[in-house]
Amino acid sequence: MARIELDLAHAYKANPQRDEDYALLPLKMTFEDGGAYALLGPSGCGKTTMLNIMSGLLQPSQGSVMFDGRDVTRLSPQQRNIAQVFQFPVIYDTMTVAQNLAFPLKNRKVPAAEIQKRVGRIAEMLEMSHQLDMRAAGLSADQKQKISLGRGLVRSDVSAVLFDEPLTVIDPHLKWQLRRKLKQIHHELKLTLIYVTHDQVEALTFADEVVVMTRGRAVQVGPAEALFERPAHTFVGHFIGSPGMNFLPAQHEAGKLQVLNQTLDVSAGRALPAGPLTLGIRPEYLALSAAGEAGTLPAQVQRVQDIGTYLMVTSQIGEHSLKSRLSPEAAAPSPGDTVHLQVLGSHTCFYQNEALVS
Ligand SMILES: Nc1ncnc2c1ncn2[C@@H]1O[C@H](COP(=O)(O)OP(=O)(O)OP(=O)(O)O)[C@@H](O)[C@H]1O
Repeated sequence: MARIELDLAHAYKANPQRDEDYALLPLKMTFEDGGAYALLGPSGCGKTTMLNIMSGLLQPSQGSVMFDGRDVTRLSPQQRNIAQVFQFPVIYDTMTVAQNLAFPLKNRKVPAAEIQKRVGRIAEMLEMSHQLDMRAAGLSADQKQKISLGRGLVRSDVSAVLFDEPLTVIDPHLKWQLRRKLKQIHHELKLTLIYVTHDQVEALTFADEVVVMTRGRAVQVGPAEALFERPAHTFVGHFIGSPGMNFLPAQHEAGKLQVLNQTLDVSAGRALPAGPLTLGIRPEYLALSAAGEAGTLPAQVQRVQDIGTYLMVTSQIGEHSLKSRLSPEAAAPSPGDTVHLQVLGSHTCFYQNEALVS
């Protein structure tokens, strides 16, 4: 296992000039030995580029990749000792499940007794023990991808195991099980795992630390709770959550916060910079309050949806639409009602130029 340090940038085109020319803008990042990480972001944000640079499938156009302090920038995936699992199964159809799982170990000349032990353990973890003697050709796409996962995890001596959207072909129910399984396997085997996905649920359930990416930048690295409670960048607030954070433009001067033509007192002890700000509050914390309370803004209810485990209330202030997630036991307003939205509170975040400032 290795501690992986990146200090690099990557452009696929020669002579990059503008930010848009880079698939990865200059970044410094460390993946700790034995950690479970996810690279999360929308299509085209640079996740696969970062993963391929770590594995050695791609060389960065600038900078370096270090494994345990050793410069591996110019080394191949084999020399880096990396295992990689792709979106689609990479297995040998003519071999049995056991032979497929054993293959990466045989290649490394691991003794037969050790191979048998390790294959048995991985098959047990992935609940494939009863299929060990079956030919891979006869198995479903789900089962074949499980073999691919097993091949990625079977060696104990790898620097890291990299997964590129490995559950895409998996049936939704099994997907949920496999995500939990991977997490469990991580706890048992203590491998360094790095997992690329555009699905926040997948990232947040699998990883201890999630790297949120947008437009070639890693805008926050943190555990699920930090991404939810204190998004460091408006993109994280918007991308994480269901639905994402509500945002309102605001202006602060000497303790007075101007929000959509209303003036609110900013509570003592909350240090805010002067000037234009963006106020961010998650639907889970946007309570409906009695009229006239401090830190509230009047709004018109547009829609009330019963989602089963919660109520989703959509309200409008001027041209801004805001969502509140209420408990199903809460007194539900009706469309057309005027409500008072508690926009100021301990969970409210403030942003300047997209970055969290308070
Ligand atoms: N081989 C390539 N040549 C030129 N540009 C590329 C190449 N591969 C990726 N890109 C560009 O680099 C940027 C980042 O792509 P990358 O595949 O890393 O993103 P991603 O987040 O993994 O997206 P996806 O989930 O769609 O794979 C995109 O603008 C993409 O078009």
